[in-house]
Amino acid sequence: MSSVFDPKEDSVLTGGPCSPALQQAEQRMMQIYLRVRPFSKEELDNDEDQGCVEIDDSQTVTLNAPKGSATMKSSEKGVGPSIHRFSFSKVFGPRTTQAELFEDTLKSHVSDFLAGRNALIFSYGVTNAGKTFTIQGTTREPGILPLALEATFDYIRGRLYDGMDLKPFLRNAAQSLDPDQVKQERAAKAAIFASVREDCDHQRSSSESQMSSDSVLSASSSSSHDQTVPASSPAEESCDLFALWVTYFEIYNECVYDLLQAAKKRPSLRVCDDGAGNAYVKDLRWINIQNLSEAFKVLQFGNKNRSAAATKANQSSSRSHSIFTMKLLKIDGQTVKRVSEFSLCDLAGSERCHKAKTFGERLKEAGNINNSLLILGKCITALRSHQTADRTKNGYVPFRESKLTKLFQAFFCGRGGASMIVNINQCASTYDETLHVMKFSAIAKQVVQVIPDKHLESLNPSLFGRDGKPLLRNGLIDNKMLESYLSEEELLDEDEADVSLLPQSELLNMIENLRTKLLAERRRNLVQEMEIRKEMGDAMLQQILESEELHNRQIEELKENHAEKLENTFEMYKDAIKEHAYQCAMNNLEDNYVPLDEFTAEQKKVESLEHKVSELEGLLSRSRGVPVVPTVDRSYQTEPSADVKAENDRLKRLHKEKCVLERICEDKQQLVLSLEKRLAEVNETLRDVRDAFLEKSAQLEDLQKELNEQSKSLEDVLQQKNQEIASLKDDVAALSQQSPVKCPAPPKAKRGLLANIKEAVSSPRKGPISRRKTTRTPNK
Ligand SMILES: Nc1ncnc2c1ncn2[C@@H]1O[C@H](COP(=O)(O)OP(=O)(O)OP(=O)(O)O)[C@@H](O)[C@H]1O
Repeated sequence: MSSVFDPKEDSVLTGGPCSPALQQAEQRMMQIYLRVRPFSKEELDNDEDQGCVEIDDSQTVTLNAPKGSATMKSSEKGVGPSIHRFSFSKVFGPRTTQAELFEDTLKSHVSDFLAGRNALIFSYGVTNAGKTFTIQGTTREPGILPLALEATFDYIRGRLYDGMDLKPFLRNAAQSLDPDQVKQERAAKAAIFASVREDCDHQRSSSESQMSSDSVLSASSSSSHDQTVPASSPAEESCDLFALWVTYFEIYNECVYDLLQAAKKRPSLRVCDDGAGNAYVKDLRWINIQNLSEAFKVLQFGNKNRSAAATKANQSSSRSHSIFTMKLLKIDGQTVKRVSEFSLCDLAGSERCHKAKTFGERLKEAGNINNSLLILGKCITALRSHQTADRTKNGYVPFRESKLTKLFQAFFCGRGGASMIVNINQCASTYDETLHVMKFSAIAKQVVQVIPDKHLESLNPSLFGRDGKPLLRNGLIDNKMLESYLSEEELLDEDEADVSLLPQSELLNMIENLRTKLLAERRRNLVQEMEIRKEMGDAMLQQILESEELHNRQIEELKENHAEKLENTFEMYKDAIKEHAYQCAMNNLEDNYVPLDEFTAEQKKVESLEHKVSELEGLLSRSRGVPVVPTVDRSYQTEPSADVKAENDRLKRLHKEKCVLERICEDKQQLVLSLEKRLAEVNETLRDVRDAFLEKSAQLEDLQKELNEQSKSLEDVLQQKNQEIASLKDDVAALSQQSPVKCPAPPKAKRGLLANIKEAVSSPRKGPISRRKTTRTPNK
């Protein structure tokens, strides 16, 4: 079965009713290019080449579902075709060079951009399909972005406006900067370049994929694409100058981040409306570029900040949508005559979670990526159905449901030409996702873009002050006037107009209308959100079921494999045992083998010898007078002989003895074990006692030391006291010699004290009893 998606067959798409104004405008289908990337070596090794992608001609490609793909399974159940054919504006095969791609896809857009029209190029495809390679390329093969920059500088060479005082403003206006603001611009630019220089110093000779400005510069200047730039008009050559400003930002997890912000934690930026229906990113950093080298440095700086992570499918997968925008200001003196914009968007890879092995943070990213791509798809489908005769569906295009589509809206609504480069790989394992991408692009191809045949001057935002005067002079926003008429919030907030001049009744009406609209909008959003959630839930459930089925199948296969292996091993062992038994039997047979005739001859010999023995025994007994015992044919004897019996008895006895000995041995062993245990316990106790002893002796030593010190100090005190007493004695003796008569009798208490002292000196160890005796002496 096969199906064909060819917009040419759909007659409605080529035209359709349109207003007279639009009839003057250029109507064209959105250009959709297909690029098929070559297989990598690993993919060829992994048998990914199964002829899934066939390029029929320069515009058509056929996809053949490989075995095992969901498409093939559905086709086998009769649900859908297994072959799909798609047509594109142009198909580029695996051997297409970057320069060739640029020539055939971007040439016209660059010309438009230089001539003052806006352009948007975006790359779309599954992860690892070659989107980043197409947009950015490598140092040896620069992509369409470096080539577009080169073409732009070729065009404006020699006509660069070197002042930095005219800068893009809002979506498509310009503003004049004062000297302080110019200084700030220069400082921001210098900071970026300094950072890039540092990086270059660190990675002077790093891998090819890292884009260094110098190497890209040399590569792009050596790339052999034709001169793409349009010849300048004579008027432009005479006096017009050009200023080129660039910006680089990413949309990651539905947040906009400036890739040219040097800060480590970049703030999320707001998407606002410029008052003329154009969405733009507020507070985005614009850098004025004077040459190609500077442009590459900015690109390099931004790439360093871009969110990338390794998924199972791609080692450095871009996890965000990145948008590089150039704005060209055409300047005459100090007047900006026009502003044109050229954006290149590298979309994050669409992917299925289980295939890309995404979990946690990566799963959230995948959800956001898939959601914004889903909304992009919805917008394109809605645009397409709005443009066809299918008017049963409402005309609502959900641009505002994702940041990406909000920013793209202007292009889809005719404010510039948009083209999509669809990137695919040819791998069998990603066939189903690739098919999804192709179906999406088939719808996108049918979108008609209506591009007004007007110059951009007339598309500038219509900003008017309260007095009705325009805020634009010579294409420039007059900042002072702007400040006096509108507050920043009024100017920047989405969907807000200047209503302050309206009478109160109208304002109330307006509020009521807005309330109704808001409620309706909320209801519709809720329904849409539920639809999206349901879609995503269904998709996830489907994925879970698929993976469960796959796992079950794998488990079954594993079980079968193991059972088979087990059976084989079992059989192998059985054979080996049989073989071994047979060998043993054969060996025994060989050892014990006696030929039959030899055996019978031997038996006969034995019989004759036995016969002889019995005859001799008969003779012997007869000669002794003992009655002859009739000979017994031993060959028929069944009773065991006496020797055998004795031997058996001996064996039994020995066995009994052995048993007894074994029992004794066991008992002894038990005893030894218990003794060993006791010994261990005793050792343990001994160790404890020894430790305790050591501790006690240490304490004893300390006490001894303390005692020694105390007795020493006591001796010192005693000695001191003795000396004092001796000197006191001397004093007493001297006094008694000097006046033996006059000297009054010492009071009783003093005599007692002296006697005490004397007693203490004469017998210091006698203690209180001896002291009591001495105290009594004076009373006698
Ligand atoms: N035309 C091509 N020729 C040679 N190699 C290519 C081509 N296109 C892509 N490649 C290589 O394929 C790999 C994947 O490409 P790339 O990183 O551009 O994929 P992607 O679609 O941007 O993936 P993601 O969405 O995950 O970022 C890279 O190693 C790249 O060099």
